[in-house]
Amino acid sequence: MSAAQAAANDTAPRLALEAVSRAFDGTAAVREVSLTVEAGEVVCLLGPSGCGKSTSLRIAAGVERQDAGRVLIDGQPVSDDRGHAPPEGRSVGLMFQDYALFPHLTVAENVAFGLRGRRARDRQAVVADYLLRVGLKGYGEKYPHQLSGGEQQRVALARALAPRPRVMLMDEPFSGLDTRLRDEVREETLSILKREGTAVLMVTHEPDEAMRMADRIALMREGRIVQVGAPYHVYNYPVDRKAAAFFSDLNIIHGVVRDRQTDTPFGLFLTPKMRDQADVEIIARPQHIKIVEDAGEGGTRPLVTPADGMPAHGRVLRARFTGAQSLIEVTMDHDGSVLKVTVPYAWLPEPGTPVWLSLRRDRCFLFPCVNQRVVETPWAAE
Ligand SMILES: Nc1ncnc2c1ncn2[C@@H]1O[C@H](COP(=O)(O)OP(=O)(O)OP(=O)(O)O)[C@@H](O)[C@H]1O
Repeated sequence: MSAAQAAANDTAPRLALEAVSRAFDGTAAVREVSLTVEAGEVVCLLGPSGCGKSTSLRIAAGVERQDAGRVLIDGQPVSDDRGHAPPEGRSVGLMFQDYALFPHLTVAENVAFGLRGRRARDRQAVVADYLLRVGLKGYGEKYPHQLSGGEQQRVALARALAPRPRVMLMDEPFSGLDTRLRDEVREETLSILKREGTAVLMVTHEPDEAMRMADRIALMREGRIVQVGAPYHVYNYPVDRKAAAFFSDLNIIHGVVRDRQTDTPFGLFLTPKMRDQADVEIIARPQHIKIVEDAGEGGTRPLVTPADGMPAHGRVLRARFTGAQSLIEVTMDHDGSVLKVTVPYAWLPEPGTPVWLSLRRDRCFLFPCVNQRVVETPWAAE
């Protein structure tokens, strides 16, 4: 390797996909996907079923070959139109749903699998070290069927990490575990990966999982990456309604632009960049709508403030307690639409209870109306 190449390696991302595309039978599965993952970083590819997440990951792994674009590890092409290194020639660790442990091999033999070619004594030392790191010291002679699901997952992690891969590629690695165990194994895995400083690209279709695990989330739709950013950023600054809808239920309030403003039952919104007469969607997540009971005659109506705009009146349709929060559905007086509100405590007002709702304006998203049509069930993610 030349000095210039070595210098490039120091600054290059651990993994880079450059304008990678792949079609199956003439149908595009991945379209010009570009993405980087740095050492010590966890990037989650998130998106609905069939959007091309797994295909992108398999291309990064070398299990699949792209039709166009390049894959680079440490700045060096491992797949482009001139050549294609197989997975074992890329220094990648794989944890895929279908990469189960070998049932006829012991735990130690499973972990040693990726260390073939090394001296037996080295291999034993590395296996013992990685079983210790994943909290399975003393499990080496057991067989996979003697372990719990979580323990098996940790063996799979040790097997993937033992060869010290530059990049770890994980496809829904926790999906086989039940919910409680999944949380535990996920946290453990994350702390081990962070300690190792591996670059991690992980596929998931669960927003919660991506929010918990990722340093950056790459949101995919129909083969493309539509948004990349820190979880906070992607959640709070979605590029469009579908991106917003991926993370929670949504409430959509419609308005029409007049004189650079949009008038709604919740007050005026400034919409300086939208053309006159344009239909606008004002989108609020359920936790970003404030709700107070209307105390009736003599009670006080919530104040109109710059932060919350104007309160609008409605009646409780139903309320449910879901553990960490209460979900209250409210039928609005002005148009009969139903808005969903959550509060982080137990509150179950009777159906028919009069309430005032106001929007946390700093948390609302404004977008031009999708296809210029009214959405009947705005919370249903399309
Ligand atoms: N080997 C293949 N042959 C034909 N079509 C394929 C193949 N692999 C993937 N596809 C198609 O490519 C598209 C993207 O699939 P991919 O598995 O990458 O999506 P995904 O986002 O990972 O979905 P899921 O979350 O359901 O696994 C889908 O329409 C899928 O049917």
